[in-house]
Amino acid sequence: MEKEKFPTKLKLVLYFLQGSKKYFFLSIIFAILSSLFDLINPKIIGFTVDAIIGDAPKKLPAFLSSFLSIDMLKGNLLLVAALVMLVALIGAICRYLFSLMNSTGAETLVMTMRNRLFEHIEHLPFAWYVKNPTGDLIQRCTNDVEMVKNFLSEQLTGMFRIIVMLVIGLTFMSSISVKLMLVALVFLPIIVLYSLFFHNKLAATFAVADEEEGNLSSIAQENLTGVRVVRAFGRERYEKARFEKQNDIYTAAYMKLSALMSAFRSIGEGISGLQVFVIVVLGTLAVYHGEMTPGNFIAFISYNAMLVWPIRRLGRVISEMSRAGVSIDRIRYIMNAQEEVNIAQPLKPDMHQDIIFDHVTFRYDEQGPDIIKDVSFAIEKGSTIGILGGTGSGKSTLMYLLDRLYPVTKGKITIGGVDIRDIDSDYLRSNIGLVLQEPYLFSRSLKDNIAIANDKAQFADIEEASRIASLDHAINHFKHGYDTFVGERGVTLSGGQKQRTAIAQMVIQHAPVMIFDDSLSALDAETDAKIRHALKTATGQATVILISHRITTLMNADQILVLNHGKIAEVGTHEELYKQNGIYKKICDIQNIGGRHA
Ligand SMILES: Nc1ncnc2c1ncn2[C@@H]1O[C@H](COP(=O)(O)OP(=O)(O)OP(=O)(O)O)[C@@H](O)[C@H]1O
Repeated sequence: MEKEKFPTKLKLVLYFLQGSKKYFFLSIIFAILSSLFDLINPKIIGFTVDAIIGDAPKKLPAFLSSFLSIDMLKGNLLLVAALVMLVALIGAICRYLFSLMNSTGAETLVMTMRNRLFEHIEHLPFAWYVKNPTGDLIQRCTNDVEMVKNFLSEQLTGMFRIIVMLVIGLTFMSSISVKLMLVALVFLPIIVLYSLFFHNKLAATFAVADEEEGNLSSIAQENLTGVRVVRAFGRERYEKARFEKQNDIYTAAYMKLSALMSAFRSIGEGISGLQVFVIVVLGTLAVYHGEMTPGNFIAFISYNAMLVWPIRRLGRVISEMSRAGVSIDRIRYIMNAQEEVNIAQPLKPDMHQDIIFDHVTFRYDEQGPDIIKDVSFAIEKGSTIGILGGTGSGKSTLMYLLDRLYPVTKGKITIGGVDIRDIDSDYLRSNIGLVLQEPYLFSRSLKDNIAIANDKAQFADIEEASRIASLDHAINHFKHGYDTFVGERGVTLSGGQKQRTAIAQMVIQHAPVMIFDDSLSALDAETDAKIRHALKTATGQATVILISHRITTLMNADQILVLNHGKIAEVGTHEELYKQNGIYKKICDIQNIGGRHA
């Protein structure tokens, strides 16, 4: 097994943190500073109550006593108020800087994550995409990325702040009264455990609600995209009932979530209230018995109130940590997938050469059956070969192998004597034009879609390619001509128009090898013949591979290969095969084709 690039979560997080580390570091510094300043004010207020307003014999800190005295402050209480305001202001500025650094860090992080994920996904082998459902990948690249970002920016930096608050807060509290600090401390684990328990419950309920929301939007999406089927089969009432049922389940899940949240908040308030109550009672008694000054009592209560929120938050951080851990693993799965690799010094040979399939055997899964079984044939450069075969006989698979979308299991494919494994994969693919049966068009203009395989294409080239693909007529009928926007998944085009757009894409590529994988199927026989004729004149030297169920598409090829269950059953020209009285002849008879060329 190949070594994983990111064996641990930490390694992946550090990889993504490149570029945003400095912002998070600064945000932690500002978080610490803001906590410090927040914690100074209760001290000042406590001191003021005891020494300045009251009569407790206390001294000013050394750095202040050089230019201030308690008597001076007694006459100018406003100075103390100004100090309190100043400290609060500095605290607020630190909090602002914390927040700014934190959000800058988070946005930089999420941008790096998306870019690196996308770049990695772009370089993964074709087989990987087939194995992994698109919806799941999108979920990983959006929701999981967001989850990790939120955890790192909101929870993790928050945790540093909480720890600082706890350490400094408890130190200050113990300097006032160790006994009372211990009483406050007893409640802390109770609050943390309680909040952890609830957050875990909340997370589980939230996951259910999330899933139900996904189910609900799937039903809505299916009905919107499949509206024609729903109408044609009169399924409206059934679909409405199905939606309502799912909506009930979804609403119930969210109601449960709200009930849980309300319970969490009120019980939390209850426990914190109880803690404050105990502290107030014990503190009052201590002041009454002269064990504590009123100023210290006020400071203590302020510290206690300040600590309750971070402690409750700690439970959330711990529970979110496990959820973020799951998300990091889901992203790690993608980042650990092996990218497609070329050999050390890949070759870029002339591609206008003979193509040879030499004892090629292939299976998709290691444990699965052989789909291509010991197939050998040669395609002379510049010739046209037709491949005929029943559904699932392996025609498309053969072409995927030639394009190196999958590696052959046994045997080899050579172009001009060079094994395709030794050829640079980008070079190989850019020299093999492949038109698929169901082409995929991007949500861009027709012009941009046609020019997709050739950045340097001029408008005249686009027009010429459209003419060869018999698309020009249709385009001229569109209001916006070549600027017509191809809607989501190309819905504004008919099946035949889409196929012709894909053919135009390939023509503009000027590839020395052209493959038409059942890509003339949505065209009527006349257009099919017209396009093939135009292609022949335009492409001249190119080697052409035609895959089709329609004999008329293939019959003029220099060589026809009949594939049956992954094996070559018959090879020859139309006349030769017709005479053989085999599978080819049978198909000709079904399609009412005679033994002569069209
Ligand atoms: N990604 C895959 N994983 C596993 N098996 C696959 C995969 N793709 C195709 N197959 C199987 O390989 C066999 C050949 O498929 P292929 O698409 O090459 O046939 P085809 O001759 O082009 O069929 P059609 O004329 O219907 O397009 C089929 O049995 C199919 O189920």
